[in-house]
Amino acid sequence: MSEAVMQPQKHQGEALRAEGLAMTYAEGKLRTPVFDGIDLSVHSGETVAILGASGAGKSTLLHLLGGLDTPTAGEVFVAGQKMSSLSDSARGALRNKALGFVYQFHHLLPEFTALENVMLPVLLSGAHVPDALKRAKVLLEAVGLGHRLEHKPGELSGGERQRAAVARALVNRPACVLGDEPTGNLDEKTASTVFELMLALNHEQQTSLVLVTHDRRLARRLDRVLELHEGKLRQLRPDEV
Ligand SMILES: Nc1ncnc2c1ncn2[C@@H]1O[C@H](COP(=O)(O)OP(=O)(O)OP(=O)(O)O)[C@@H](O)[C@H]1O
Repeated sequence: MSEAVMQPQKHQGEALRAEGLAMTYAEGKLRTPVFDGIDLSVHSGETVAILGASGAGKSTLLHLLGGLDTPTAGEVFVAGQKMSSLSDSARGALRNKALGFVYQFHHLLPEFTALENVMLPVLLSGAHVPDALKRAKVLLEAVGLGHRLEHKPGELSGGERQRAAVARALVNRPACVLGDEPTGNLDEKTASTVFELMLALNHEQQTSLVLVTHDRRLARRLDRVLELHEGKLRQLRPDEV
């Protein structure tokens, strides 16, 4: 186990932990081993970047951390709970409450307004409509979309859609946001605005962030930078980023 990557912080809570994580895709006779024996600990409020060449397994790792796929071996703990020990519905509920997801493409529901999209995770957590409404409005205002509450995704600009996705990811005050190239589809200036906003809101809420990115300039802004290379996760020194 790599001490550098685990970085135990006993005095602070742990948002996310992976132990001995392995993934091999198997389809028919085709087996694609991606990584084996990955350990990672992300403490509360910490921001971590994951770099790596195309095909290194970054999205695969993020999917496993988010409980969207099942590892071939190893365990993922989200807010202290072992994902594999939960039923499908309990895992879904934990994901909704404790994790936020932002992808390269916004994945907002096209039929719903920005406000409804951001309200949805709050409603799914069992909150009543007035509470969800209030919380979603606060978040949409925080991302600068207070004037676009009733717009559907198709009526928003690319940057606005990603800001709505950021609001949706943070609305339940999750322990950790998982971002897969969340600004990868935006022009440089818009990407920078969305990234800064995401970082500021994460800091404000003390939400951890695990960000997969190709952009070393963005990675440098985070607390730690890890690189996935040939199936291993290694922490980079500042002069290597
Ligand atoms: N469903 C699947 N079945 C088989 N192999 C897969 C599957 N999904 C991904 N792979 C393979 O696993 C490897 C890791 O893929 P992954 O998408 O995690 O890489 P990545 O580092 O996120 O790449 P990129 O930066 O290009 O998005 C790749 O070689 C890919 O071809």
